Parts: sequence; C-alpha cells; structure tokens
Amino acid sequence: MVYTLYVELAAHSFAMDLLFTWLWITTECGRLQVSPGEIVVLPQGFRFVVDLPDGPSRGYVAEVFGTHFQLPDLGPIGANGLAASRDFLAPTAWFEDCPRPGFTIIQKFGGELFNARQDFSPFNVVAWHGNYVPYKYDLSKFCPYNTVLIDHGDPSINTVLTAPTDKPGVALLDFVIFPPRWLVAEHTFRPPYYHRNCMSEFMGLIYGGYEAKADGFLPGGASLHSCMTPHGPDTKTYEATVARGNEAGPHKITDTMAFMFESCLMPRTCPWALDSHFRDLDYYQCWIGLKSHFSHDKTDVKSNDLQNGNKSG
Ligand SMILES: O=C(O)Cc1cc(O)ccc1O
Ligand SMILES: [Fe+2]
Repeated sequence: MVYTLYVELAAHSFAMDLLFTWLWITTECGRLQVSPGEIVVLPQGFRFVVDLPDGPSRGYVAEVFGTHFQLPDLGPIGANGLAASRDFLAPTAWFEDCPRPGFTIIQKFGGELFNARQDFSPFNVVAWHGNYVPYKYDLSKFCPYNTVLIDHGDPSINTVLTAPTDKPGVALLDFVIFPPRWLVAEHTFRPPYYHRNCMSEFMGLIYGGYEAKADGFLPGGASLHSCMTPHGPDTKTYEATVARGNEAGPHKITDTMAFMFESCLMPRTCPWALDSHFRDLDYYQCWIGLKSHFSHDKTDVKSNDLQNGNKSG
C-alpha cells in the first residue's frame, strides 16, 4: 500500500507517496490526516510539517512553478464527473500555544533552502477563513469516464487536477490517475497504446499493478518517459492482449492505482536519481521480443482488428 501526498509550494507543487503508513501534515490552517490513496496539495507559502507516525517511508513529490492546481474543464462531460469539488477536504483550524525553543523553519527561496530559528510554533493560527488553503483528496472518490465502444482515450480523461499553461491542452502539470474501472472497448488494443508525444510522463504506482507493465513496475516505483521517447506496454502485456483477440468481453481492472505527472516541460534527472542503487538499468528489456502481428490476410480478424492503435499521446 502506498500513500500519495501531493503538495503545492511556492506556485510549485510536490507529490509524495508513502508506504505502509499514514501521515500527519500540520499546516498553519490546521492538520490533515492522510491515509493510503489520498493526495494533498499545499499552496505556495504555507509552513508545514510532515509526521510519519509509523516510521520512515518513501514518497512521490511534484512541484510546479508559475500556477496553481485546479479541476480540469469538464467540457462535454458537463456538470459532474472525474474529481468533484465537494470531495476536496480542507482542515479546520488547529494551533499550539506553547514555547517551541529552536523551532527550525526551512524555506525555499530562489531554488535554495534556508534555515531560520524561532522560539515559537508557526502553527499558532487560532482561526481562519478564505479559500487559499491546503487540502486533501481521496483518489477512490474519482468518477472515471472512458471508452464505451471503441478506441483508447487520451489519459487526460483521468485528470484529477491540472496546472494549466496559457495554451489550452498543454499542461504545466496534469495529475492523472489510472484507477480501477471497466474496460469494454471492442476492436481496440485496450492497454495504453504505443506512442511518443510532446509531453513528458513521470509515472508512479500507488498499489496493485499497472495495466501496461506485467512485471517490474512495482508499488513505490517510478518511470520517466521524456517527451518524444517511444513507449508502451511490455512484451508480456502485448502478447497477452493479442492472444485474447476481440472476444475479450468486458473486463474490470481492480486493485490498482497508478498515476502520471504529465508535463510539457522536460524534467531533469538529478544525480541522486541517476546514481541510485534502485535505478533499473534493464528497463528497456521489457520491450525485447516485441514482434508484429500484422497480417495482410483480411480474414485474420484477430490480428488485424487489434492493429487499431491510437493516434494521440
Ligand atoms: O504511457 C503510459 O503508460 C501512460 C499512458 C496511458 C494511457 O492509457 C495512454 C497514454 C499514456 O501515455
Ligand atoms: Fe505514455
């Protein structure tokens, strides 16, 4: 089980996933208890402390600069669907009124971290009102929309929150999830199609398995497909899908929660990540052995119909 903490800071945002524990996040607006499968957004400028009552853990963090997260425009979906604003929960005021000698504040400024010492708690706000607040959201509340006949939609259909740019459809950061849902598409290659596109895709897995990777992509892991890098399902997933052919029938993907940070910017991999013992140098091997099932024989319905790939990214 993994937790997702999604934090926005200084017109930038973080996201964090933590294994096997819940979080206490204390902010100037109050405290958030964050359970597995929940995300948190901390807006720019908030003081916060993250406590791990069950001990050390790991997480995913994303920061965006220049704008804030908002719900995506629902377009033709209309009034309801995807993440509903009523499910975003803000804390009630909580304060501590006692000396805290040597309380250290760590603040990011101009890309660098600075320390400041003070003898009182920053969490001394007795009451507040307004709409610039930290909040959390339980991903299981998400109401997915999807294909009901043919083709594979753009993953943006599963956007929980977006930090837009001024170019419609080109996000600074989309936070997209791949939740449990029914797959019913006919005459369609159902897993994520093979593609390369202008966005960079950082993916994580919160629990369960990911539909495009039969092996190797584990909860707590992450993958980065930078823009214009071709990618798609591993060979095992591809072969299993082709073998099922068009008679697969409705199938429910259960016990899974993967996510993607999709950005028009190019994330840089830092030395910490590049030098990590956990870096998977053999990742490319998941595509070894991919072979074409294309057939010119129109009676070979099984293979031909599944060649119906998708075009967008
Ligand atoms: O690459 C991925 O696994 C993420 C992804 C999923 C999907 O269903 C369609 C496009 C896409 O980039
Ligand atoms: Fe992708």
